[in-house]
Amino acid sequence: MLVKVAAGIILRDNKVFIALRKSNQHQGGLWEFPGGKCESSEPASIALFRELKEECGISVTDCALFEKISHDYGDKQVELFFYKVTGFDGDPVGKEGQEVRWVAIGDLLSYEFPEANMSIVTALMNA
Ligand SMILES: Nc1nc2c([nH]c(=O)n2[C@@H]2O[C@H](COP(=O)(O)OP(=O)(O)OP(=O)(O)O)[C@@H](O)[C@H]2O)c(=O)[nH]1
Ligand SMILES: [Mg+2]
Repeated sequence: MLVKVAAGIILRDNKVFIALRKSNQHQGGLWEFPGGKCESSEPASIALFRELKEECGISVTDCALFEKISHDYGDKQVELFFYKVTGFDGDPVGKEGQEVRWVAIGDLLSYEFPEANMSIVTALMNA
């Protein structure tokens, strides 16, 4: 099963907004950059806007593709489009009851992310 996913690295004042995946979700209990699956033939950028509105209540006004990562979890193959989100209207919250946090980029390694995120976390810290 191959799924295309759009995720937003929401940035403000050198901090990034992360969310905790619920225990019943794939890769549950790990932190993530909010986002979700693209609907059939939906471009990743459109999925990003839709998911960040649904999950965090923000309207993206400025974003750029940061990296595209393909990863095989064994039970699931994902193609992740990570976007840097530097402009948005509204204040992000956990609209689906998920735990959320603004964390300093330098502190990202204190949080456990899914394996597919490792190179992204490293790249952000070294940027
Ligand atoms: N949103 C998000 N998903 C990620 C990240 N890293 C990563 O491996 N994934 C994987 O990408 C897939 C995307 O899933 P999702 O669960 O957010 O999708 P969704 O919001 O449409 O979910 P739903 O099916 O629960 O409604 C999951 O298999 C998840 O494990 C990440 O940083 N953010
Ligand atoms: Mg999601």
